[in-house]
Order: sequence, then C-alpha cells, then structure tokens
Amino acid sequence: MEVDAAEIAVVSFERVLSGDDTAKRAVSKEIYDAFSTVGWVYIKDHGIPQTRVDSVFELAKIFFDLPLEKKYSWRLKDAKVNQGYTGDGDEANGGVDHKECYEHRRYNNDLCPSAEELPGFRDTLDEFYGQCLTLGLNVLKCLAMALELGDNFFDNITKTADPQLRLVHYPSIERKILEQEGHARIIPHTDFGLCTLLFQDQTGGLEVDPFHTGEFKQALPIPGTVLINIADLMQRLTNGRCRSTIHRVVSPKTPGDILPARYSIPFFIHPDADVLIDPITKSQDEVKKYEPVNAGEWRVFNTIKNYTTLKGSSVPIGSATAA
Ligand SMILES: O=C(O)CCC(=O)C(=O)O
Ligand SMILES: [Fe+2]
Repeated sequence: MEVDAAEIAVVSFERVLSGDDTAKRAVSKEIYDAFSTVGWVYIKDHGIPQTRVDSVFELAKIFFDLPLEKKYSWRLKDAKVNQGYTGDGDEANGGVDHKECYEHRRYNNDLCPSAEELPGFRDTLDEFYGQCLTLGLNVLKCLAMALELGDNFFDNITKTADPQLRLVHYPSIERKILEQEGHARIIPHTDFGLCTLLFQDQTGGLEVDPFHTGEFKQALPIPGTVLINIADLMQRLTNGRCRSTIHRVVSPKTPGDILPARYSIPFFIHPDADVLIDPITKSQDEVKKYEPVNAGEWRVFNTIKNYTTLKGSSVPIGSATAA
C-alpha cells in the first residue's frame, strides 16, 4: 500500500545560531506551528557536524555487530536507571518489536563499553550527547519564546536532567515476519518525555499518524536534518497546545522479501526528576486537560511499562502512553 509523506516542515536553525532577535522569533514561530500541528519538525543547519553523526552511526554498527553474549554483559537491568543494552524482544508494549537498543546517559552510565572493549565508543557518545542536549535545549528555548514562558523556562526544569541517547538497530528481517499482525520494527507509540531528537539512516520506514486518524504517513529521511518530535510530558505541560503524536517503524518501501537493516539514534529529553508537570493555562477560563504528574515517577513508570524484562517492579502513577 502506498503511504504519502507527512507534511513536516523543514526549518533552518542557522537564524537561531547566528541571527538576531527578530530572526529567532521567526524561527520560534515556525517551530511552534509544527509542534502544535503534526508535532514534528525537521531541523537543518543544526550545528552538529555530519561527520560526528556519521561516526555515531558507525559506532552503533560496530556495537550491534558484537556477539549477543558480549552485548548482554551490558544488559539494562534497572528501569530507574534505564541504561545499557536491550535485546530483540526485551522491549514491547502490547505488540512485538523487532529491534535491539543501547541507552547512554550522562550521570548513570555504568553499563557502557569501556575504551578497551570498544575504542572511542564512550568518548564519542559523551560528546555527541552534549551536542544533542545543547541543540535540544536551544529548540526548547525557541518553543518557550513562542509560548511566552520566559526564554529560560526549559533550562530551569532540565538543570540536572539525565536524558537518554539511544542507539537502535532494526536487524535485517524477512518481510513476512515483520508484516504479521501486531509486529513492527517499533509498534505505534508516543514518546513520553518532553521531546525527542531523532537521527535516522537512509533506509526509511518511520511513519507518523499526525492527526490520530489511523492514517500513517512517511517521515522520510532527509540527509543533514534531525527530526524533533513532541512527547507526552510536553503535551501535558502545554495543556495540549503541543502535540505528542503516534509514530511507528514498519517495512521500508523497498521491494524484496528480505528487508535491509535500519539504524536510528533518538535522544529523549526528560525534565529534572523532581519537577511537577502541571498544565500551563493561558487564561482563567482555560480548563486543565491533565492531572499534574511528577516527572521522575512518570519516567520510571513508563520505562517499566515498556520493558518486558523489567515488569517485576511497579510505581504507582496514573496511566500513560508508550515508548
Ligand atoms: O527508529 C526510529 O526512527 C524511531 C524510534 C522511536 O520512535 C523510539 O525509539 O521511540
Ligand atoms: Fe518514538
């Protein structure tokens, strides 16, 4: 079945990195327009060198090519930390994902290959992590500007935040396995933090359901860009103004019975654990659409929900969406 491309704006960040205040305001509006409609935007001229992005993709390939036993020596064990390796089948939320991941953190990062085990891995990921965090916070500064929250609003709720840099490998697989009912490379879900930066390779298969009608559209790879999508806590915080939209990864639109492998690199930005996410209303009459939630509890609850291997523990909190 043919699936159209989603209408996701491509916004140049050059005017934010080197422009004046008027230029920044114009970009902020473009970003807000995207976040309040489809919930996704492509950012180009984002300042992270392509050579760096390429080197992280190469390291991901080297890492995932290691024997399974070796990868399991860094196995993610604790949802509160949510760092390390998860094998194919370890993460699922009501369906079957065909993927393996490695999660990298800045403070809690014990389950990371050492320089002896995988030369350059930790250092490169640490640096890339810093670049993603800077870019993400700059994008959030634009959003704060557009929402008139005060430019440092998001800096103030992410001071000790420990976002998660994820390497994802979707192995080459038979089309007929992936296209079974309930199976996908990653099943439909929304992300649950504030927002996600997403670097993808050229394989394709990422799809977004922008208006939750069940009509998925392709979020095509565009070289040199990073996709940014709104996640659940931002939707709650902005009382629904910014939209956390459902997405999935399915078969790429290429012919053949065997699908090629795909790699992607999401970077999930979460607020500080002690922050209360209470919807911000713009007038006295505006009704809050969501209950306040504690950001730390929210993250742990949703992580546990996603990992089939971590289901033992539980954290009392209201219902939430996936991945
Ligand atoms: O691989 C992708 O393009 C999307 C990954 C994703 O949605 C996620 O990890 O939450
Ligand atoms: Fe996602």
